[in-house]
Amino acid sequence: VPEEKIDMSTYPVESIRNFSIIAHVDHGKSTLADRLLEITGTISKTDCNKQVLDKLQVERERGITVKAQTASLFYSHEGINYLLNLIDTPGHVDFSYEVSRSLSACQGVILVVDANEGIQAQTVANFYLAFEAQLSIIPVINKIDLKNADPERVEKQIEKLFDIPTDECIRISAKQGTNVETVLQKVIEKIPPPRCNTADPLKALVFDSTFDHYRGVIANVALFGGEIAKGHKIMSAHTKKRYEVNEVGILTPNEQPTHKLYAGQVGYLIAGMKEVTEAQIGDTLFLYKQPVEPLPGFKSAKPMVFAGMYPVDQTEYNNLKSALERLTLNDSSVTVHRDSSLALGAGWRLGFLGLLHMEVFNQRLEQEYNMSVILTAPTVPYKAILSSAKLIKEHGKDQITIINPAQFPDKLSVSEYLEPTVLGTIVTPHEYIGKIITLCQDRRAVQKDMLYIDENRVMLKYLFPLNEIVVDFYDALKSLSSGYASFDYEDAGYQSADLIKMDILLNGNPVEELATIIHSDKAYAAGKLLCERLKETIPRQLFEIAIQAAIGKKIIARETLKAYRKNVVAKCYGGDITRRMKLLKRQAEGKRLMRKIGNVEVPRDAFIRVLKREPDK
Ligand SMILES: Nc1nc2c(ncn2[C@@H]2O[C@H](COP(=O)(O)OP(=O)(O)OP(=O)(O)O)[C@@H](O)[C@H]2O)c(=O)[nH]1
Repeated sequence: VPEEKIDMSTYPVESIRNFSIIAHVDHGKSTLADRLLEITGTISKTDCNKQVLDKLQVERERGITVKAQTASLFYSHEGINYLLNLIDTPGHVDFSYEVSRSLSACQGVILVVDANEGIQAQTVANFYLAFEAQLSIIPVINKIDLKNADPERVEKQIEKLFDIPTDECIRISAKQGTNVETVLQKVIEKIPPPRCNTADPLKALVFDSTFDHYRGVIANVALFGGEIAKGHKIMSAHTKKRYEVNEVGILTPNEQPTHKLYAGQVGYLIAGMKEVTEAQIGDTLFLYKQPVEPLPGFKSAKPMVFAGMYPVDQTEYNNLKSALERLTLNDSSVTVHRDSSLALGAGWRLGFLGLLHMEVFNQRLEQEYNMSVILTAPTVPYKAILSSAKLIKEHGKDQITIINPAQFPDKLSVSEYLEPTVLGTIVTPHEYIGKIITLCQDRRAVQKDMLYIDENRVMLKYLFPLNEIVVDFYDALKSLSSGYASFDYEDAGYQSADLIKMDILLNGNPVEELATIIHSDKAYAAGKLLCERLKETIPRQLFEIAIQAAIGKKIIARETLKAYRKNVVAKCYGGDITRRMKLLKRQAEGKRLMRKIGNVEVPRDAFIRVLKREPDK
């Protein structure tokens, strides 16, 4: 802890700007953020190019920003010292919830568009999030250093789609630093300071929170009024719990303690919150005995994809439980319900914003908490309108949500099944339109709009059943457009659908994690494909394995995995003793990643590989 704490009172509201950078994936948001940090001296040049705002290991590996991070920058311009709070936002479709959450603490955004790729699906989605929140928008065209950069074309697209005059766009190269200073000046000029007053009572919005093993919950706060310091007694509007503040400070982007935080400022607060539920995102904190009207808060994240999670070994249940609790504190958009299954034991049913979100979460469990888990096939939240009086009584209502295929009610007791839909936006060069339309029709989608955003670029809007896009739509779209088409989607309610439950059997034993709810038109093709892929994914064993897809008692597809030839097995066990020991050891290690279904051993990650159509990876 540095002795000299920054005196935040020297930054009155008029000198503060709170903003985010929004962009389509890879358009250069993190690079621009790093450059802004560098120009303002927040980080040294040597730290740059490491994308300091992307803190988590998985984010670095995948090159996507998952968790919004915040940094305060100090910048002097024309004799005035400014405090610029940069609130980072994640860039992937799965995380648009985090984007809108970050925006609530801002008065403006920098909208970054790649000079080469132009407007993409997420550019459109992110623009509207900012526009609806009535934020000032600073359009920036990045990567002008690239050989094929065509900033003029992109400026015209921005004018056509967003009604922003072409001369308002700032052409930059975040990589080389060209014109980045101009961006900072525009932030000061165009984005209004927050409208609030230090003389008012304390009103602090919790817009994010992280969990630290030693210090407990660290809440990121934006002050909409008043001031806060160590020793202040505060209360949560949501839980009505009382706390004493232990520490306040700013994020640079690491925590740097300050004496106080004042109205309009953004920083962190530690106040002895220990429980996951105490730092509710969207909550308002105020001084004890000085209650204020709470801020509107946030719509809670709506999970779009559900999957079961179970410890590979039931003795690991408690460890997994505490890892889940910690991780969900860092990612409150994951919902957790206890669940259990005959085959898999005690576990949970988790809700995620999308499949990438689910994978990232799983990867973090493995990397940060050293947990290995069984994940079931993802399912979207279906609904059923019940007709059976018995079931209606049992549930206390006639409409239920099904997030677990094991609980799929039989057709005889249901008057209608419903499936969730999304409105998808696709932006593509026009030569791929034909293939994309075919793909969309194949996914039961209905076209809603088609618009040329320039001579050779098209924006398409389709209404999709959600289950048709969660697993591999994005990959399919990317591959048939050589990577040029982009995609984003938003929730669009429910529609009636003819659904059935399909089971997968290995030598007659159902594989619980592969049971799926599926549209009846697609069952035969999907069953066949799943069996074929499983055949490629499951290693051969000492006996023959029947891989079957079934609807109820009816088998709709079958593949047979032949047994090992005897002499191959014999060969493995020949040789000297050390080699033999090595093989046995490797076998034991491999076993830990296997799961037994009846007498068949299946790699734990087989299902996700099967569903993602990459059996060889
Ligand atoms: N040539 C060139 N490359 C750039 C420029 N800005 C960013 N890049 C590169 O573009 C790629 C993506 O940049 P990022 O900053 O990671 O993009 P991002 O928008 O933060 O991506 P997400 O975090 O995934 O949303 C990286 O390889 C950068 O080096 C630029 O001005 N010129």
